Amino acid sequence: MTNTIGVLVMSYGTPENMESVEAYYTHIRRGRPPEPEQLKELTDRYEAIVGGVFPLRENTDNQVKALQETLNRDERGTDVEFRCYQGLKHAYPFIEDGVEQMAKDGIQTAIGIVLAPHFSTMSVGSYIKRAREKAEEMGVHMSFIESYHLHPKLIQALSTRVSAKLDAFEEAGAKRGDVKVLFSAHSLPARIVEMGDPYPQQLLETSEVIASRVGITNWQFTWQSAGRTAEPWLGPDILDTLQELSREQVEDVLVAPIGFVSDHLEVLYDLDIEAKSIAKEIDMRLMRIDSLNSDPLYMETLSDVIISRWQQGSDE
Ligand SMILES: CC1=C(CCC(=O)O)c2cc3nc(cc4[nH]c(cc5[nH]c(cc1n2)c(C)c5CCC(=O)O)c(CCC(=O)O)c4C)C(CCC(=O)O)=C3C
Ligand SMILES: [Fe+2]
Repeated sequence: MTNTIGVLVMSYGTPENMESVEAYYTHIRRGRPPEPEQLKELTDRYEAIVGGVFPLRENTDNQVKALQETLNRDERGTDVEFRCYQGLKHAYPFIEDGVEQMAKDGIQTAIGIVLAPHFSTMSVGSYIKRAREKAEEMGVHMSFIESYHLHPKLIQALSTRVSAKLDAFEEAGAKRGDVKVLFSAHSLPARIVEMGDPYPQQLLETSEVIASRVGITNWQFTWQSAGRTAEPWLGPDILDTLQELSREQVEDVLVAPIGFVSDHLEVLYDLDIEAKSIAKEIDMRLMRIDSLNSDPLYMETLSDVIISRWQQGSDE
């Protein structure tokens, strides 16, 4: 008999349409509805990225489908079948819905993974906490992948993208070594540092390994997309970094948003619209690497870590 293993694929989540932006934002704000001007600001950002299309949802659906196919191809010859379920932090189906669906389908053993390679207690940690609580309630035996930021296939996929865009700079007349490579990720409240959170260190590790693999020394790490709250967030922010680089006469900048795995608001708005308009003002040539989306190497990264976790579990 085939043994079905559940895979809970967790991610931030995006609204389904323009009408659900308010409910989504309210959920992010822990139930406090946004002020009208805050809501307008977020709605405008969504409108700006090609007229009300919500790319993250479609991209995430495709990633989950591709992951399920990759898992069932890669586990070769065993009598196990992997079945993927989505669990979103701020939209339907919520993390709890995904776990509940697994239980309803009779799944007893499951592995949870987040579509973000780096661990922070405030991001991945909170997804895992919610899934674990629901799994305990439903009697599903679950284990979790916390990070996979140095997986060789992930590094390969990202390095190839950096290299390809450096080629594009060269074709456009720039000298390869003159291009400043900016690795970036979503900022978090600065207090995570005192909490000993591994997030900043893991991001630096990914950056260093890619830089050494591609053979670049002209790079730095910067944060992006900080929240609009009163407390301090990790910096420097990419918009300030661009201004600083301009003062240093840097003309060519390649952004590699290594903390994100697909095209969504932070990439399509914060980088492609906001950062690019600043770059234009200061006469800087700015490009960004393509997002991973359903790149087979990314799917294999996820599949590899899930299958090894499952093998460890079945040896116990
Ligand atoms: C670490 C991290 C990641 C990366 C890891 C991961 O992927 O998990 C991430 C990804 C994403 N964040 C997203 C969207 C938003 N995040 C917000 C607000 C916040 N993000 C935070 C953290 C993160 N966020 C935090 C601490 C806040 C403050 C409120 C809170 O404590 O939660 C807000 C509110 C308005 C604003 O502040 O801009 C929005 C709209 C979307 C989907 C976009 C789309 O729909 O395409 C994605 C992929
Ligand atoms: Fe966010």
